[in-house]
Order: sequence, then C-alpha cells, then structure tokens
Amino acid sequence: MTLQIDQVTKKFGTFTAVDQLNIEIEQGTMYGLLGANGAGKTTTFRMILGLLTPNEGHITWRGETISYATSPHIGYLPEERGLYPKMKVEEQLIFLAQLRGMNKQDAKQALTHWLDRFEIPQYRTKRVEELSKGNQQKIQVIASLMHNPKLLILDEPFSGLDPVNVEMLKAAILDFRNDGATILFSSHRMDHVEELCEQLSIMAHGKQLVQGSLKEVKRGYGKQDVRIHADFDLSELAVMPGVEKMTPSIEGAVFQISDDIVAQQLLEEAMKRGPIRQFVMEEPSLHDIFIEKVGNAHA
Ligand SMILES: Nc1ncnc2c1ncn2[C@@H]1O[C@H](COP(=O)(O)OP(=O)(O)OP(=O)(O)O)[C@@H](O)[C@H]1O
Repeated sequence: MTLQIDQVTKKFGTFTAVDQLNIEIEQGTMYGLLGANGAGKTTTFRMILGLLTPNEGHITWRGETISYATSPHIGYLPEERGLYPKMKVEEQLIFLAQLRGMNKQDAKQALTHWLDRFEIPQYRTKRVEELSKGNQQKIQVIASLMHNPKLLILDEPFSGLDPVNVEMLKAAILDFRNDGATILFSSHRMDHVEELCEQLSIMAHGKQLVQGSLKEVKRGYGKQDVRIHADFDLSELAVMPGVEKMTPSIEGAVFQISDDIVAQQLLEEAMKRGPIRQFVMEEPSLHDIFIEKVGNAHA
C-alpha cells in the first residue's frame, strides 16, 4: 500500500473537521476525494503532506511519515493558489522547482517541456499578474508537476480551466498515473472523478460516507435507473411498487428502482399502454449518489 490514512481525526478547537478517516491508495492509482464545501478535503490533504498534524490516527506513504517540506517526490497543488504576481513565470517556476530539489538546468528543461505541453510558451517571460486566471492556474499546475513527483496531491485541479485545458490537464495527469505515480485529487465535478478515478471517497462534515472503486460505490448504492422513451404519458407508472422516483424527460421518463425485477414489470406495464421507443437500464450516476448521500448527511 503506498498511501495509508489510518483512523485519522483532525480537530480545530472543539470542531471536528475530519472524523476517523480511512483511505488506502495503491501505487499507480488515481483516487478521487469528493465532498461538499467544508467536508474536510483540504484539511485531509494538509495532513497527508505533514502541514497539519492529526489529533488521532496515522498517515504514511511507503511506510513512512510524509514531510512535504523535505520530500522531493511529492507534488502539491494547493487550493489557495499562491504565485508571486510580480515575478516572471520562468523565475517563479525555477524558484519553486529548486525548492522541490531540482537543479537549475533540469528545472529549465522541465519548464520548456511543460510550457510547450500546456501550449503557453509565450508566457515564459511575462509577469504572473499579466496572465489570465486560467493561465495562472496552469503555471501553478506546472509547479506541482515539473519535478516529476511520485505522489501528486491536487486540490481542485480543474477549477477555473476551460474544457480544452481540462482535457490537457487530464491527459498530463493520466501520463503520471501510467508512469506509476499515485494521485489523489479533490473535485466537485462528478464526471471528472467518474472518468479518471479507480477509487473514490465521498465526504461530508468530516465523515467518509462512501468509499471504494467506482463499481463498488455504484453497486453499493443498490439502485438503478430505467429510462423509457415513449410518445405517451408515463406518469401513471410512478406509483408502481418498487418505483422510488420518477423524473419526466423530454422523450419519456427515468424511473429509479431498487430491484431488477421492477424493471421487467415497468416494461410490461409500459408496453400495455403503447409502443416503447427505447428502454434502457442504467447504473446510477455518481452525481445522484453524491446528492443523496451528502443531502442525507445535511439533514
Ligand atoms: N485552520 C482552521 N481553523 C479552524 N477551522 C478550520 C481550519 N481549517 C479548516 N477549518 C474548518 O474545517 C472544515 C473543513 O475545511 P476544509 O477546507 O478541509 O474543507 P473542504 O472539503 O476542502 O471544502 P471546500 O470544498 O469548500 O474547499 C471547515 O468547516 C473549515 O471551516
């Protein structure tokens, strides 16, 4: 196990920000941390990096306690983006790379590579404050990647990026994963987590509500969606036993069910009423799971 978070609790005064968190991440795995605002994601990252000390529990990476300050193998994209606005991009990135243990020559080479890869070589000699917010974000991402870390902690890496840049960053992160790096990132975008992560956790109020592989999380939810497209009104079917929720759509309706057999009964009942144009059983989306789990935790 590369990264082990074992029964970790963090309190600020009497307030519990992270409550008995358990996460295990294998090397070469992409792990998604999902959670409502204030769920404890950033606090968790800071504890992993040794920037905050847990009140209870242990965190180890490759069997040892982590110190972000001294380990050259860790890359961190903090939530609060902290570049020096007056400094030129090049000076800034070389300075940050040197803090991560790189020599100037290697830093310059890595800088050229990453500015080219993220299609912003023209900003090399600009001051950070002259760049747009999204391009500043790319510079900060480069700062977290350029020393080729083996453990990457990314706090909301995609926020503020346009779709083209999101794809660029996804591809870069996947390359790191394919090279054996362990990656942990937080996001409010379910689709990014669904697409990228082998494993995930959903947190609310410091507690881990759900965790596992995407498949396990979806199966564990115990509900499925049945999508029916038809040209007649399907709303009568909402009251059938086993139908938990019906959401009308332009072409028909989506029924949430908790038992496979109900899908069959829905189809039969729908067919009695008219021709069916489409009938599809779908796994629940991470979005639905998040809304229900986090919504219940708020209640
Ligand atoms: N230094 C601190 N002192 C007191 N409370 C803190 C401190 N840092 C965080 N908290 C509280 O701990 C809780 C968790 O905060 P955290 O930043 O970890 O959440 P988050 O999941 O990253 O949220 P977001 O998605 O909004 O970034 C919040 O209620 C926050 O106010």
